[in-house]
Amino acid sequence: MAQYSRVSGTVGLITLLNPPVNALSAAVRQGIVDMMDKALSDRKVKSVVICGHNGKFCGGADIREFSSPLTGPLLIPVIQGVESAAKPVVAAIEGVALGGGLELALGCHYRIAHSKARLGLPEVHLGLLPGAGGSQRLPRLIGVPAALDIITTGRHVTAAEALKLGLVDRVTDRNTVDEAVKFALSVADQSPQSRRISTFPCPHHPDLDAVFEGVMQRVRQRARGALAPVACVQAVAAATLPFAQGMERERELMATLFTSGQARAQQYHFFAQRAVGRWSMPSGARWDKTKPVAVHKAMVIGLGTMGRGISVALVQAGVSVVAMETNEKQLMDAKQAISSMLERGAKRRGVAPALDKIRYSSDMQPAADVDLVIEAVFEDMALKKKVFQQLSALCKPGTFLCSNTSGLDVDQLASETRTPELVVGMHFFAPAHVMKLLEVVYGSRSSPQAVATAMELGKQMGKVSVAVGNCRGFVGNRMLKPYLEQAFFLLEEGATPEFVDQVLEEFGFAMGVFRMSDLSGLDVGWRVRKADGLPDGHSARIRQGCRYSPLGDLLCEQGRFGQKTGRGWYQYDKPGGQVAKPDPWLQDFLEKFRTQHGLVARRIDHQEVLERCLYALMNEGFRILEDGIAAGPEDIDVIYVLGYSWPPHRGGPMFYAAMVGLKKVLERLEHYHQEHPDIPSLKPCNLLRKLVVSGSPPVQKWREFLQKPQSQL
Ligand SMILES: CC(C)(COP(=O)(O)OP(=O)(O)OC[C@H]1O[C@@H](n2cnc3c(N)ncnc32)[C@H](O)[C@@H]1OP(=O)(O)O)[C@@H](O)C(=O)NCCC(=O)NCCSC(=O)CC(=O)CCCCCCCCCCCCC(=O)O
Ligand SMILES: NC(=O)C1=CN([C@@H]2O[C@H](COP(=O)(O)OP(=O)(O)OC[C@H]3O[C@@H](n4cnc5c(N)ncnc54)[C@H](O)[C@@H]3O)[C@@H](O)[C@H]2O)C=CC1
Repeated sequence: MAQYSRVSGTVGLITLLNPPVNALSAAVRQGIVDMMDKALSDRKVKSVVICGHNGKFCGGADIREFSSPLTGPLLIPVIQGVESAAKPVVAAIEGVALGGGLELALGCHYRIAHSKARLGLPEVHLGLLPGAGGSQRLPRLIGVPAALDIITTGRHVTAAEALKLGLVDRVTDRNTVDEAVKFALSVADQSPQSRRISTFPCPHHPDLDAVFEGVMQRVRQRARGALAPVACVQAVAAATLPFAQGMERERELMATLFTSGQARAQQYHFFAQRAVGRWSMPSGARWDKTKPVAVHKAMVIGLGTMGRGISVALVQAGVSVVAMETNEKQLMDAKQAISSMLERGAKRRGVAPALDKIRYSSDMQPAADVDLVIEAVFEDMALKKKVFQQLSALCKPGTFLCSNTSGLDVDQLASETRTPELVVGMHFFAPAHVMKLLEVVYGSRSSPQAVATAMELGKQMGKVSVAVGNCRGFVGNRMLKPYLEQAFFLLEEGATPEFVDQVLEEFGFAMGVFRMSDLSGLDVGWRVRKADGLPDGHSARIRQGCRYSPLGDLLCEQGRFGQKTGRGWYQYDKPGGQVAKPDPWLQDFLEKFRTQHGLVARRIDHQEVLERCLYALMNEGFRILEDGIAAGPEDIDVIYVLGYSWPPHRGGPMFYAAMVGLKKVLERLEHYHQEHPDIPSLKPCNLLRKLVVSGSPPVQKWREFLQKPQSQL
């Protein structure tokens, strides 16, 4: 709803009231209509201010309403009503003006923003476009190039940038509503006619066609099949038409997006990201009952790929860091790399690099004086155990001990310490200062406070933290295993890395499985597999009674570790090169391999690649839910979208399974398992069967079929 009062004698003050972000629900839209009527019919009122309750202007349309039939007045006429008012209307923007919130502000005749306010049109992240006139008013106000940037990226703009762009008229450090009221008094006698953005012509640009063409090309490349970014460009292009025609085009494009599965997927992802913050543990401990401990000083051990990124992420979050490394050359290189990452990051954010927040050490001693340690040494259990023993002896009481292991047993590490309750996994994703995901792994003895502290520290670093149980590979890497396996089997059966990657990239992954493996390094998985014991000789294609593909191991034996060695599943122009080219050597190698093992290459189509790779991955997701390692499908989906480049417009693997239809997924898995009975990951999981028998409930209802999360080792 909205509240109304008259202030300073002649200013009608309308306050949007819908905590926590004053989203434009039906009641709020109706409130705006009613309160505008009140202000306009009150003869004492000469001008109007619209603000939001509790220091937040407006977070946009109420996204929860999108899943049911729209009620109440539509936002477009509400904003038109504000713009066409005969009395000047001023938006007092504090906190955020996002989506429909900014569109409402654009309907006002003036905009005053607090210096800390953020403005933006993030609809593209919800699979939509700014469909309440935003795609038409913004380019008229700030020009096509700037509007295209804001609308297609959905990024938030600071008040200072908004002022520069002409998006707001004034920025203040004082009480924004008071300033807006003063401003409203000063323009009370002026006609708002010349301030109605819908009447502005679209600003001239010398080469608009080239601008649209360039942006469209970029957007299509980045969209990975998402419809919204392309529709955003098309909508802004319509701003060059008369306003009414542009609005009609905006409506048409919005109507297509609004009912699309992509919009549903992206809106699901929005709420899923928030749902994972409400974690719980098998003991019943919960996010809202457990207070995290503030981390002021942390130590990072091992300054390779991950340790460097983790150190940067901590420093940028305001934490003092001791970065420790035993290898002298690595330490020197890390110092340089971390400094330049901090400098680049600071430059991007327009602040000074916090180089004084980090110091370096070649020994463990400084661990005695930190609140939390993150270990990031090689993925080697014996080595990690030794590090945890040392830490346990050195650290002051209460220090949290975390491991960045990709999938080793957190309980085993905890058992090396005197304080197993303070041990958790903090599994970052490379590059650790960029990727938004953090898996927080609780062991059987981790305390709720340790989990809460790691989750909160993740948030402080700008990550979405997901609490998961302890098992081999946790959630993300455990699901990756059957996905990779299927890709290898497909090569054995006749596919090429290029074809498999092309299918997965057309689906929307940023990189196909083989390009991704080349980037991460084939040796990483090889080491883990070797530690587990590799089959050899005649049994090379069988491991523990099941089908096994030794292709990855054979490549590593040839020194083909991927990009880093210039050869992997592809060839590169040099070690460290990034442009993947098909390698005739590999073709030859695959043919020889097939001959050696009596395999006959067959034609494999697009559908088989997608189904075998993705359904095997999803099937493991169901197992993870069944085992209670993830608390719900949202957790898995957030992990896959933020950590493994699953396309956001497909919601995540579990959401996608529901979209495809659980019955179909089950049938196809049954079919493939019949064809390949020696591949257990294709055997449909019981939970999937149970859900199908229960009528394939929507993903939001799956939790009702799950046990409590638990550790499984
Ligand atoms: C605002 C934030 C930046 C705040 O962040 P933070 O403080 O970190 O808090 P959060 O944890 O994120 O959020 C707190 C809490 O609030 C919930 N929430 C936040 N925003 C919204 C929202 N907009 N709606 C609902 N709920 C919201 C959030 O979920 C949390 O609650 P919890 O889940 O219970 O924990 C941050 O929250 C943020 O970024 N929010 C989203 C901002 C955003 O994306 N806004 C854009 C919304 S979409 C929009 O505005 C589009 C429009 O306005 C278009 C309207 C046009 C409608 C026209 C329909 C036409 C249909 C066409 C059919 C035509 C048919 C025909 O013609 O034929
Ligand atoms: N590389 C990746 O993409 C990811 C790796 N991880 C995990 O992070 C950990 C580290 O991986 P990377 O950074 O890739 O390895 P890396 O090989 O790049 O770096 C490891 C570093 O640890 C140092 N080190 C070894 N023993 C040490 C000790 N006792 N004390 C201090 N330093 C020591 C090494 O000298 C090396 O610099 C592993 O557990 C890995 O599984 C997790 C997520 C992603």
